[in-house]
Amino acid sequence: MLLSRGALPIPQGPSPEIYSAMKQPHSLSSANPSWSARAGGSCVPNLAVSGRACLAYKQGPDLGMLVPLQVWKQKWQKKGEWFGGGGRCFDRGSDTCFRCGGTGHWASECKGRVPLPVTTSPPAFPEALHSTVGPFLMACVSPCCAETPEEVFQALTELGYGAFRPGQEVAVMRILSGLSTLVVLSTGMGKSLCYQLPAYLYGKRSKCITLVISPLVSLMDDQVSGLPPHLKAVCIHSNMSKSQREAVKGGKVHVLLLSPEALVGGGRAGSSCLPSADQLPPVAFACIDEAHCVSEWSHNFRPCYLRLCKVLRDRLGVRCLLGLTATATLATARDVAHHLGIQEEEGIAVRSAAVPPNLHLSVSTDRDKDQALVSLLQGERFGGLDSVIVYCTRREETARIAALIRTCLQGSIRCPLKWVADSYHGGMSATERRRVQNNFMCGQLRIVVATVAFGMGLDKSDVRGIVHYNMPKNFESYVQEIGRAGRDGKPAHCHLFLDPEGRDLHELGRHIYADTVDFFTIKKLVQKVFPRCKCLELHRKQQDLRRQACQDDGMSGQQRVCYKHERAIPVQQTVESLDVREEGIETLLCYLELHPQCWVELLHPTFSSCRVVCYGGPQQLRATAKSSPPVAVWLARERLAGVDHTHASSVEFDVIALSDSMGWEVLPVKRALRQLQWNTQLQKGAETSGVLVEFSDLSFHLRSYGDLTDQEMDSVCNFLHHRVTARETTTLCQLQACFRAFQSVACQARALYSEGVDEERSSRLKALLMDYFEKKPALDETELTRREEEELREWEGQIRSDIRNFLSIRQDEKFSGRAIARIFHGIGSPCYPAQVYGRDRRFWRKYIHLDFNKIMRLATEEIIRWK
Ligand SMILES: Nc1ncnc2c1ncn2[C@@H]1O[C@H](COP(=O)(O)OP(=O)(O)OP(=O)(O)O)[C@@H](O)[C@H]1O
Repeated sequence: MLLSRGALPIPQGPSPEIYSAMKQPHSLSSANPSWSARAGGSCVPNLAVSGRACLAYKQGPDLGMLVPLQVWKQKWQKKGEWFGGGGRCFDRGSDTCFRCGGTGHWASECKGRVPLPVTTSPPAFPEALHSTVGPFLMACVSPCCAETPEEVFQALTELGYGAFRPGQEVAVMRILSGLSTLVVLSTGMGKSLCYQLPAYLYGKRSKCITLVISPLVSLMDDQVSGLPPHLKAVCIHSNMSKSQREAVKGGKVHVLLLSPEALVGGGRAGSSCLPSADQLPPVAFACIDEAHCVSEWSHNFRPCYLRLCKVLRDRLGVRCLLGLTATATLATARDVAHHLGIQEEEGIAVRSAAVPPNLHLSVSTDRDKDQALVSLLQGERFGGLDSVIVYCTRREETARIAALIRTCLQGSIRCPLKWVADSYHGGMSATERRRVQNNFMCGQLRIVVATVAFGMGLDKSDVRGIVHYNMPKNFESYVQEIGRAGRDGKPAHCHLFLDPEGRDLHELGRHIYADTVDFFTIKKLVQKVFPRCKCLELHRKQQDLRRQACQDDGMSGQQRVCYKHERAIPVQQTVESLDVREEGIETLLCYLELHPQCWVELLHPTFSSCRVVCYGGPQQLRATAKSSPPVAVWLARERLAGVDHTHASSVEFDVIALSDSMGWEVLPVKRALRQLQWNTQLQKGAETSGVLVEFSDLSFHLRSYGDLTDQEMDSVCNFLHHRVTARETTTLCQLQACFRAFQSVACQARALYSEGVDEERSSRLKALLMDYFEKKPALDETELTRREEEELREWEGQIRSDIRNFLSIRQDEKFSGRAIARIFHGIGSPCYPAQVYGRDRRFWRKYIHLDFNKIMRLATEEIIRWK
């Protein structure tokens, strides 16, 4: 069942938010739980809320906005009024009590007709309040619940904790009040409790479920087993047992963990194992872990995340969203807050300093990094540390460096050699990875040399050191990675090796260019997404007829007449024809969906090609057509188009396009086609049907207009191109800024290893990080371009000659400027894989230090000349 807000009538009385909360069984937490529970006759009962934790809020009809009590408290204080724990009941913009019309009394003294909206045991509500104060609601706090209710603290104890850590209480209470919340807290500060406790309380009170969307599919089982014993949780995956499914449907679990792909259904991983919305118990709220991914400006952008909030709202009717992240700049946090539906006046609910104070940071520039690393690990500062993670960018390096450490640190510690250092990366088998992780967790392995794949979801509080062998791709990644040390609050050390020649910079730049899409490619995609339909033509004909029959109806020719068509764009074919990765295409489609004009509507990926084989020959195909309208329609159209299928015994067609053109829903059409296999009447005298129906070609599935004008098509292309280039420029500037900042605090290595940490430089780096996260960074694009221009001028002749050389060697193949630029940068792509093109070392990665776009321009010019 789709719960679309658009489908609901816009109410006159309560604000749309509250109205939809009352109407929709899955939106229990769209407003205060008590309200929705009572209004909808559903089952999440009231939880008392606290003034201290800034929970109560005002809901305005005009904006449907939520304003925390504290904001109002400040406003009242400005007016010389006291407002807060005492609990008064005021009407909007005046000192008048909305319950009785009086002024200046306590809520408990009020003799008004309308009961207080929020109390520990609420009276009948909100019908009475609605009828009295109409669309305007304001929650007040009664004296008895000025503090966080005892019930919440008791639940905290039941989960095994004595007290809240900073930020947790506010976040928990906001969620219990149904307020969407973003929590930005450093790693290890206890973000998980912000969803665990409300999920536990909601689940304890009634049959409902909390969704937790986590990107770490491989660690989900660990996450489930690491939850407090009172909290029942399961994670969604393909081999989920029947009893687990039943438990989810029956509301017997508090928490359901799933990946964004499992929810949104993006890509191949998007097998939707999630029971449909009408089979799920009411969703109390949804928690999005690593919420920075929701923002396209984040460092760790995943297309499925972009659509997450929309899908949660539209498909599951969830209104209360909790975002958890350890790293988000102010700009990213604002963007995420916007996605979560948090109003700007509320600010970011919980936000902590970027770098915990117990971490000591240092950076050095070393010509011989291997030697420097060994010296560091043997030196005074790191020599005595028990658990250390060394981060490298490339997988191949992890094994080499782990071996180097094992060899060089031989004899300096007493335990057997294999426990000194080991490598870890995403390419290793699951068993191997688990072995390394377990050894590290139980303290038997001292050093793990890993890619960033190691450490996500790792709950080891006594990691004492983090070493970056390569520069991280940006400050967010750096903070996330160093945040894995010293989670117990005791001192921990972090060191970064900065390549003096900026080689890391080039290596990381490659990853940015890997996702670059040029204008021409975008245009090809846009043409696939918005193929012309006949709606406009038919509409015009109709208008002409009408005009002839009577007068002009005055409708402008510019009006949109197409209501969007259902289309399928085969994934593999599109990846090959555009030479862009599946995720890249998915991202562009997401941009189109999130555009204010909602150019497309994305649906679950689907198999679009249907093949019907009749073993009984052409005669049987004709019989099949008689009992299957889609097959009949397709054959008839083929005949009209001049294609003869009289002697064919099988047909293959695009079932999505066919259903759309017939005005039928795809699902029943597919079901009916599948049923042909069991229709024994199709083969006389036989027990089987003799018909085989197969679906293939996994496709992006969407609804899009077919009547865009040429100008509109151009503006869609421009919009996409602008988004892609803006993202590329921002990421490149961030990378440069990151390099410069590290460079500014870097020191000569030697002194550092023997004398320990330089506190002054450590504080300077922390200040730079703080600035980055708290302020809008000034990204100097011009500086970047000027330097690159100069460098390129020096190399231009050489590059042109190499391009010509490359083209002459590979005369039989076709290349675009972008394909050549990728090869010269050492970036593999679907059509030009690294395994093939990386073998020719004369060209592969040769110009990694020069600007990608400029090489692309030179290559395009040379290709034109070559022709
Ligand atoms: N209020 C609390 N009192 C004591 N310990 C707590 C409290 N809250 C959380 N913890 C503990 O702190 C540790 C870190 O918590 P958690 O994993 O939730 O951190 P996190 O912020 O989610 O970290 P990460 O970003 O790495 O996922 C856990 O061992 C948890 O049990």
